[in-house]
Amino acid sequence: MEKEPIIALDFPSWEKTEQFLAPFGNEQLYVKVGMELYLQNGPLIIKRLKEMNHRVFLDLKLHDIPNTVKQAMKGLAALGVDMINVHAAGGVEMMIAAREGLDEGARGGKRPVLLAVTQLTSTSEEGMKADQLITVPLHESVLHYAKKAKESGCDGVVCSVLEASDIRDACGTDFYKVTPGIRLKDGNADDQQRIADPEKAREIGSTAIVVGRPITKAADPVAAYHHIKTLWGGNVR
Ligand SMILES: O=C(O)c1cc(=O)[nH]c(=O)n1[C@@H]1O[C@H](COP(=O)(O)O)[C@@H](O)[C@H]1O
Repeated sequence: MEKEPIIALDFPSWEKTEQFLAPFGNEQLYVKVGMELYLQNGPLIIKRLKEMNHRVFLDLKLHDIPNTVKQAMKGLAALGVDMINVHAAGGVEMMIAAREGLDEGARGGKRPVLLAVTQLTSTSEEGMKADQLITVPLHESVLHYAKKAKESGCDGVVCSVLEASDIRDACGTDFYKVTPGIRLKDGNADDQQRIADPEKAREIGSTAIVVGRPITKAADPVAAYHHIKTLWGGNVR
């Protein structure tokens, strides 16, 4: 289990990211770089975050033909990121190719943890049915993707807290369940559909929580981070 909540650095530039990180001083963080920030000048941003000794989850949710994903992963593994993801909907062959690319690109014997995104936490059951024509319950779709991810050599999945315990039962305790869609009890859901608070994530056995706006948009982001870290259980582990 990761003691640090993973902070989603959803910012439009390195300058804004630096401004956000400055009040944390020398505290070692686990941060997530997604497409908003990475698509500006990504490799440089990863380099800077690693120089600051932060752990980095590179969230690009790759979804393409197997060879393209394999070659992309080979290059991304060489950046030295700690965790990375693909969309499980890309299929078993694509996930196997992603793993091969990471194995080939890893530097110093350290391969990034590979996750597969199941159903986005912004997806509701009705939305999934209407947009993807998937007619099984959402829970079943998430579980199916988790089993396929495991079979393909992924280390775990991105899912909501609501599915994490069934995934643990089906795929084992060591299989990562990284859960975004985290909101405080009095928080605004924003565009998220399947949400839970940090205590619930701890009780249910998430491996890590990903938190963006409840920290980045807070009046005092450092205080919000430490509050969420405490609720998540960082003090008692
Ligand atoms: O892969 C992800 O990180 C991810 C998957 C998912 O299903 N839902 C999800 O919200 N995310 C990411 O997690 C972060 C959540 O941010 P907030 O909703 O602001 O807490 C965003 O950066 C999303 O891109």
